Amino acid sequence: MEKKTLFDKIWDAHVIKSIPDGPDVFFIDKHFIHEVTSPVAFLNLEKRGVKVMFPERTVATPDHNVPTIDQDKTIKDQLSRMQVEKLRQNCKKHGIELHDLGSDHHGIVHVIGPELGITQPGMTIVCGDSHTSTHGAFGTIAFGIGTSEVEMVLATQCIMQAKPKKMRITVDGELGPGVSSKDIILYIIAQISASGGTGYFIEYAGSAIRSLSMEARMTICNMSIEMGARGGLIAPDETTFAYLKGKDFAPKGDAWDQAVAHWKTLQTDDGAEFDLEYQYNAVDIEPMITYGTNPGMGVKVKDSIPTTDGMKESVKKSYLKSLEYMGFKPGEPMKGKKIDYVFVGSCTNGRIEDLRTVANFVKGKKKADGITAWIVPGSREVEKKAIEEGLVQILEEAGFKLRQPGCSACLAMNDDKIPSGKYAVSTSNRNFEGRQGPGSRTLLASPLTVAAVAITGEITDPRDLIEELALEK
Ligand SMILES: CC(C)[C@H](C(=O)O)[C@@H](O)C(=O)O
Ligand code: SF4
Repeated sequence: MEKKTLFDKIWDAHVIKSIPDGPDVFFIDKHFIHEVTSPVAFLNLEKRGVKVMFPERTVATPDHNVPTIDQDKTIKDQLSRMQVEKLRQNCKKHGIELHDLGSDHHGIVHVIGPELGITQPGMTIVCGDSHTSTHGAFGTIAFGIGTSEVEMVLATQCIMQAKPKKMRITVDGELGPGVSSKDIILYIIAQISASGGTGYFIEYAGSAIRSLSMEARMTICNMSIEMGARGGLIAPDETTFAYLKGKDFAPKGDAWDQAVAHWKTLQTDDGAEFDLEYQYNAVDIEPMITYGTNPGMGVKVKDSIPTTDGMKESVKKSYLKSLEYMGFKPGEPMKGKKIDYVFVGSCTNGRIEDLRTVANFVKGKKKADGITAWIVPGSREVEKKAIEEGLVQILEEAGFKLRQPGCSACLAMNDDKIPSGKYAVSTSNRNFEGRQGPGSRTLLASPLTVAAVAITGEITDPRDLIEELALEK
């Protein structure tokens, strides 16, 4: 029998028609929409007099533009207000479920999908948003699409897709203390570069990946896109089933048992072939941080910024330009650099486990004087749990400001912007020029590293503080 990868199995089950030498017509199980990339798609449907084919397969939430304070009031910014308003009108008109601002299930689209159990193994999922790859953590083929494809999916529940190449990244071994899944993915991107995954769909495998919680797996799949890949996925297992059991939209009773029996078949067959494979050892991975303007420019927190020794002239120019934007020089150590802001949030690391990590670390301590510390839960559910578990109180006592759910300073399409020239250590996924506000400087790191930076006010290896604290005891 033909050996298939997990990706092949899901892909093949969703191809409606193969066009010789062309793309496949590919069926989409779930379509998430948000306020930024859907308005034009709906407008075009209307112009063509076309209806949404399966409104029940579409789920909407406003997340990018929304303010993160006073969400019960009218949105002040005109463009944001109009986009959110349009989303409401479009959902109402076409019978699409909307998790609106202020409702119990509101949040970042890639946080609420899994948390409600809408995201399930074996599905195909798209959204007009590149970080749709997050849902791959459940063993789904999930990827971002453009606005014209959003229109296509609304109208037909299908898109035309050429099958990407397949890559497997295996990480074996046990992670050291203070090392998290964010460090794994920052490490991988630093190894293979921000374009190393271009043209591929990645399966993550190995004992280090298997040992991760669903939330940690989502962080990894989320950032697949930051190495140019179409998406990333992880085979479902007992951790996946336990996470989904009892969730609002997960199957119940007999349907649950049948679903799990099917989900268990969603594994790459032994001997199935990939176009490219990488293997890493968990013991080589340590807390990571970026120093440049793409997510591949990352080093271990304890290390220095790479020098230009041996660098090709063509590469050197853009490398130095990137460092200049950041106000850094080649060869400087990362540790000890002064930081102005910390941001805990986004679809990469704005889930409850991330807030728990930060709260545990800062408990009984105070943030450094020069630091502005923002915590933005990824969803209302995360916010609610954080309050119930007492995390919010701990964080506020440490001097953090809690804001309401949304994309917030991850991309500054809203009021949450890092001022020009200021440094932010952020749990989000992108560090491009101006990403967190015009002139802002972003350093990507794990929630634990961000917590350590909040306390010291400078770049800090969280393990140094853990050691210090252990000594004090
Ligand atoms: C606004 C949206 C289209 C964009 C994306 O596709 O990823 C955003 O979510 C981002 O993270 O940059
Ligand atoms: S949190 Fe950031 S990365 Fe995620 S969808 Fe929003 S803007 Fe994009």
